[in-house]
Amino acid sequence: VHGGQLGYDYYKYSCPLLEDTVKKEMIAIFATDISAPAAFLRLFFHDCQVQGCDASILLDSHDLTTHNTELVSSKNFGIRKQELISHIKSVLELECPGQVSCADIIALAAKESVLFTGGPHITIPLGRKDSTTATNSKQADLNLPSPGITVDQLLHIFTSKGMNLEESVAILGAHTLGVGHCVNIVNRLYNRKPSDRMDFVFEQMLRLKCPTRVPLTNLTFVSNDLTPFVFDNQYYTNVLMGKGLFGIDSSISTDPRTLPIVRRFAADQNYFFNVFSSAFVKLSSTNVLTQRQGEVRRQCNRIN
Ligand code: HEM
Ligand SMILES: [Ca+2]
Ligand SMILES: [Ca+2]
Repeated sequence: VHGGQLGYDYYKYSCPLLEDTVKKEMIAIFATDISAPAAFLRLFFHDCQVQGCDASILLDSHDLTTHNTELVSSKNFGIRKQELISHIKSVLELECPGQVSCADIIALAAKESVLFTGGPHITIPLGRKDSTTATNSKQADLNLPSPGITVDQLLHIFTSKGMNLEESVAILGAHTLGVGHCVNIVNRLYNRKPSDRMDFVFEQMLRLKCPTRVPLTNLTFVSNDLTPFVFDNQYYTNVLMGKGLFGIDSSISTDPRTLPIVRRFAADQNYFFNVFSSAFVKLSSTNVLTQRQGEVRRQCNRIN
């Protein structure tokens, strides 16, 4: 389903102050936790990647015997702050009861996260509906990418959402924010492929942080780039220096299709911001439920 039914004025009458309210709530959240923007940006991607941007990621288990939800998938390791989407929803239920979908709140939280941390101001169309069906960890396992995917796989994921080559490289620039945990690093670190470029000092640092092939705890993490709280083009500079954290971050610096784009984004932050913005709109509006295809949930963690 393409986002043709979404609109830039969707809540003009039904919830005119929506974007201000979300912004206000987000600023309060960010004031107490500077790592929250990264969490919201990743939450948005992981929602859209499994069954579309439909807030399926927020659903509690509907099956009491298995407790199987999307979030159970190991690919969703590190996903956090879902409860704050529910909090914003409860604020909006007082302001405009029954109007605003949880899927739109996730998308708005993500774009505020980009803006708040110094990234571009992105305008996204609204009107996504929430899913009336839950998914499970198997769906998440299948649809969420592993840190070591190839450039071909990366391009497949994003060109299928209507992105061009540049946009597909730009959307990965979301890794300018946040962190990765050892579980997602050790495979690359202890099975080095000859083609995999990694700065020597960076590699020693990673080995100190993640000293064993099987992480002893789930606690240790490493920044995605040098400035993990700032949405800037530092990610591309890091990648060019052989300091990309995940396999895919490194791969875009060696593939002849993507390397020139990485170079351009590293040299021209404005250009990166522009391409990221159009990529973000495509990510947010592909595979959405509109009108009567879904519902506006009353509570984000359960189907009405
Ligand atoms: C398609 C290729 C992608 C792969 C393979 C990938 C993989 C990963 C992995 C393994 C982590 C670390 C999770 C952890 O260990 O805690 C991560 C973090 C993150 N990813 Fe991606 N990602 C991809 C694309 C994206 C996209 C498109 C976005 C957003 C638009 C995104 C946003 C983030 C953010 C913000 C974090 C940091 C989260 C935090 O600090 O809580 N990623 N990603
Ligand atoms: Ca979803
Ligand atoms: Ca950064």
